[in-house]
Amino acid sequence: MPTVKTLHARKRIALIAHDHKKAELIEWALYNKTVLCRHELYATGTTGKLIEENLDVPVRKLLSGPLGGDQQIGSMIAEGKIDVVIFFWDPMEALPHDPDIKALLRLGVVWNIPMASNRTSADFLLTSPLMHQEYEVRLPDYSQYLGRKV
Ligand SMILES: O=C(CO)COP(=O)(O)O
Repeated sequence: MPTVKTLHARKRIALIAHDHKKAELIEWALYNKTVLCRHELYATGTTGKLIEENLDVPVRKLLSGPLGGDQQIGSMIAEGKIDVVIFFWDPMEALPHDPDIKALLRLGVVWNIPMASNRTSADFLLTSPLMHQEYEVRLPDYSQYLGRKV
């Protein structure tokens, strides 16, 4: 039986950008400031600092990505504490914390999280009426994985 999780109208949004994508995320966030302000914002360390400085909005900042920020967001996803992920990751550069990035993206899929990885998908996500209303997320049945022998 799939489990259902309720997302409230005020979403908990994680904002993350790799260094070469930070300017683009800030520009996008500035353009969408009014809408973003209606939600609760979380971010990895440096991205969060830049958003706070440029948008003058409160952001709950986690550790910087390479120091564990991606892992923290991933664990918040697993605990049902993040509803939406906007992650402008860099497809052109290898990063030392690549396993952490992959883990975060994987958990987003596991927990059926709406995720945007570029400006267009972020536009589509943010302009969805579902962003501003209650929504029931259906989770697959993972009971077969509980206590699985290895
Ligand atoms: O590296 C990141 C995500 O993988 C982002 O971390 P910062 O926001 O601290 O730069």
